[in-house]
Amino acid sequence: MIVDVQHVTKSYQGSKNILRDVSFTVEKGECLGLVGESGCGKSTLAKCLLRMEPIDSGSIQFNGQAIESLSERKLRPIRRKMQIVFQNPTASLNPKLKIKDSLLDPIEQLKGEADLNYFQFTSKKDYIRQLLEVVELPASMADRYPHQLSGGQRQRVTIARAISMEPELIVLDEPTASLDVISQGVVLELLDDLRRKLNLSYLFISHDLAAVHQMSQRIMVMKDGEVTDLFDKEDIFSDQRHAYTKELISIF
Ligand SMILES: Nc1ncnc2c1ncn2[C@@H]1O[C@H](COP(=O)(O)OP(=O)(O)OP(=O)(O)O)[C@@H](O)[C@H]1O
Repeated sequence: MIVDVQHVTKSYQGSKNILRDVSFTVEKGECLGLVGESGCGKSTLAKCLLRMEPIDSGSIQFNGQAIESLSERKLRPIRRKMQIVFQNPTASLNPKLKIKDSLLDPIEQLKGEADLNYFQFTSKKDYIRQLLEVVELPASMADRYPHQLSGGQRQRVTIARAISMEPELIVLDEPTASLDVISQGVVLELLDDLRRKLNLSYLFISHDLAAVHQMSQRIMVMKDGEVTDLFDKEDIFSDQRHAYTKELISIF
């Protein structure tokens, strides 16, 4: 088990509870899909998981270590192991930086503390070539700026950057929502491939139940800040599904 979330409650200042007694796990190498209507708390959950937002009560363990009250200093090595890929790759990349500089940013911030196994390289150039190769982009992209890439290519760059520190968990928050249907399929296949190759764990958030079904081994459904259903993907059409899950399936 890589992530263990137990009884998490979260509200924003002055708001009602956005997350209500949320519990689930993410297993090593697994993609856990997360679906639910707009505003049900999916992104809030992602932010709490990555300690970008504090929680009110409950616990979140990453590799057996409780992270909800760790100091920033103790959290640092853990942060490196958890990455997030957002919906909009244009907003995630600095327009003034060449692709190679965006890709080097995480490792340079660590100032030699990176502990990499999969990527073995002798120079920055070699590292960038490998990062681009793993997301199936030509090495020539390194010297381009984000605006000189297509949306799908830009999202591959943000994925390359997310895996550059060899994380164990990646939260994918609607990673293909801004892409056309063909690029969506290609990027999802790439992500699935990377999960197997690097033994990554994903929390894959999407409105697209078909994409979640394609990518995930288990699926979690949220409604109004609560987990209403959590099941193996083979059981999606089982009679035991929650009425709300059935409703989501019926509109697909
Ligand atoms: N920083 C914030 N301060 C106050 N309220 C917030 C904040 N961020 C989110 N919310 C509220 O929390 C609720 C859940 O939002 P969240 O973004 O987690 O939902 P979501 O399920 O990810 O939605 P979507 O699918 O539309 O992205 C919403 O009612 C939203 O208005």
